[in-house]
Amino acid sequence: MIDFQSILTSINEAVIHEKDKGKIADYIPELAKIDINNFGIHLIDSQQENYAAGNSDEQFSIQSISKVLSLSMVLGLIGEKVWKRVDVEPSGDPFNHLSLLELENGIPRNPLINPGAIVIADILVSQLENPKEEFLAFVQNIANDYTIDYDKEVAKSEKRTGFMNFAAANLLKSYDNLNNDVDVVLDFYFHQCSLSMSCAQLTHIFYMFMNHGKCRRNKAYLTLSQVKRINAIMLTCGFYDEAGEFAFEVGLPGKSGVGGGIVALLPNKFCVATWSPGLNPKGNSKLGMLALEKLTTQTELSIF
Ligand SMILES: NC(=O)CC[C@H](N)C(=O)O
Repeated sequence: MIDFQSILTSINEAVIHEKDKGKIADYIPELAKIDINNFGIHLIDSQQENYAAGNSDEQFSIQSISKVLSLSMVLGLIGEKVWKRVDVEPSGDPFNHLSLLELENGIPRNPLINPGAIVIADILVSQLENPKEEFLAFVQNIANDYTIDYDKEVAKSEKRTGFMNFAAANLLKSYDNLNNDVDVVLDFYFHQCSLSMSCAQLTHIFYMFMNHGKCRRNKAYLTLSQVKRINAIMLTCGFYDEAGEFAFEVGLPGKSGVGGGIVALLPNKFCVATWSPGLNPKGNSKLGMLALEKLTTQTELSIF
């Protein structure tokens, strides 16, 4: 039996003493207010035992981690048709780059970079009567936690400074790959990214990706084939131009966000989330990556 609790406790001890904690994302002004010294880690295993260390119950902005959840909702609503509008190849580019979008005629490389997630947001806006309310309810239901909410200040803050996302949405529109108004789609997208969660709450949602699409109450949200595909996309595209490095160092499917969160999982075994707001130059949490590398090294568990 692996003693997850002592491993998490020792990882916490080791990483909080690191001098270089990375740099907080300040292009969304509201995120720049967070204390860089935060670190939390939470793990849930297949038996639903929970282990934690550090500030694992403090909420933060999940940002791009939400892209996995919007993709999951879209797959449930329109199924495989989604792949006509967005591809499944790693981009090898930063999350907000637009050059490939132009080269590839408005079909984003994958749903986990910004242009791809904006297409997914457009589909939700088309499919749902009250997109923000229904998406939030979808997330709350998976978690069985009705306290989860958007952080309206973060959404507003990003709306004021999200020039690259406005550029992406306009480019998509010019290629006929955005059906709704740019402002409406981005309002939804900025809210989706502003979801606030703790490491514990994140693992309680992402539990379903390690449990054949079924949440902690055993309700199925995704088919086996959909979970397989989403995990494959997380592995190949979950860390933008650092997906290779994450597979190399950590060896798990996962997803990061510029709020400093990372969630990762080993099918049938565990789901883990870390939070440390300092980012490395590729936009992934510096201490989060280090902590997860230590976890898979010390437990000798990875998909490889
Ligand atoms: N990598 C991220 O977490 C980016 C999400 C952020 N909302 C953006 O669109 O820029």
